[in-house]
Amino acid sequence: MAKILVTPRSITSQGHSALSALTNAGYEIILATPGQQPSENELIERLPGCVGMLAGVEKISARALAAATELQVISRNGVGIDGIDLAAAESRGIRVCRAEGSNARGVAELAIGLLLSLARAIPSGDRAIKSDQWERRQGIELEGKTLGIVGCGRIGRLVCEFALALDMRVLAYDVVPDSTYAPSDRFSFVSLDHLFENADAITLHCPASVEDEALLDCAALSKLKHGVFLINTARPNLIDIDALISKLDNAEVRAAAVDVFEIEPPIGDRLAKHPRVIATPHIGGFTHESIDRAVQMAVDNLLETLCPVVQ
Ligand SMILES: NC(=O)C1=CN([C@@H]2O[C@H](COP(=O)(O)OP(=O)(O)OC[C@H]3O[C@@H](n4cnc5c(N)ncnc54)[C@H](O)[C@@H]3O)[C@@H](O)[C@H]2O)C=CC1
Ligand SMILES: O=C(O)C(=O)COP(=O)(O)O
Repeated sequence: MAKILVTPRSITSQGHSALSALTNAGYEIILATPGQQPSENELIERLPGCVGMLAGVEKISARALAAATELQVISRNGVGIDGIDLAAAESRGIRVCRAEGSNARGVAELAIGLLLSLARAIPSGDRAIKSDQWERRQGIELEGKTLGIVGCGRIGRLVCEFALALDMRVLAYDVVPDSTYAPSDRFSFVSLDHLFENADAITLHCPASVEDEALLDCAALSKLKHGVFLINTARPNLIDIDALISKLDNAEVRAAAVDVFEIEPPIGDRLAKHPRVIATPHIGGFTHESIDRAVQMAVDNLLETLCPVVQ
């Protein structure tokens, strides 16, 4: 029976309703160790004999792909494909597809939740009360403040709508700005430098760059407004983490919220533990609704590429 490896850490049993379409089409589901990202060794062990892979955010290296001699398609149950060695996949004729837009609402709602949490110091207020402290940190209101959105795609546009509904101004930067997108006279596409210099809060919604240079390196972080808020629900390597920590130490960056880490879980991670940082465990797309949409789309994409074994 042709096999499909299912690795997303959000799928902890074969009982997910969308997966039954794979068994109904005649495929055997091989479930990787539940709840975590599979290692390269686990992929090398499980990929041989698989024609398809329903993949999460794990690294899929050229070495793992070399073991996947029958693999025809890697279907992401999400958006980011920065973990996949795309050149190796292409050279082996393996198609890579994404569940585009499936988790945009989940991430956009989290980004706005984090923005409000930063502006009103909600997590630290809760922590203080739980340890019998009465710590009233004076917050700021978002009305009239400027949100900088880097990457104005599916997630960035939803964040933009929410920010406009909060009466914010929005400056957006995108490598391919869509000139037809003009949701309000409080919105404009600008250069990256203009965004860096003028935003009161910045939220990242672009893919990780293929080159290793961080988008927010030390020089870029030095251009930001003093006391800016920074939100990263995109990918960790978009920011030079050491440079960010020193900007947080001297409050040049007033506070940051981070959902994504180089190593997950980020045990002992200096950024996650920083007192000016709100850290969440990569939950941007981890809602019931987003996961259902993402798995359904990923299964549909898989079956579209592979011919069903049984009709
Ligand atoms: N925390 C989480 O759970 C999740 C995180 N993500 C991350 O969010 C990213 C964005 O997702 P979507 O909005 O769905 O993708 P999308 O493909 O709809 O939009 C990405 C946008 O970024 C633009 N872009 C590409 N490179 C850029 C750069 N260097 N600078 C500025 N803009 C650039 C593209 O032109 C596009 O408009 C994903 O690549 C992924 O890394 C996505 C889903 C869940
Ligand atoms: O879709 C993406 O790019 C994500 O980062 C989602 O990650 P997850 O599949 O929830 O572990």
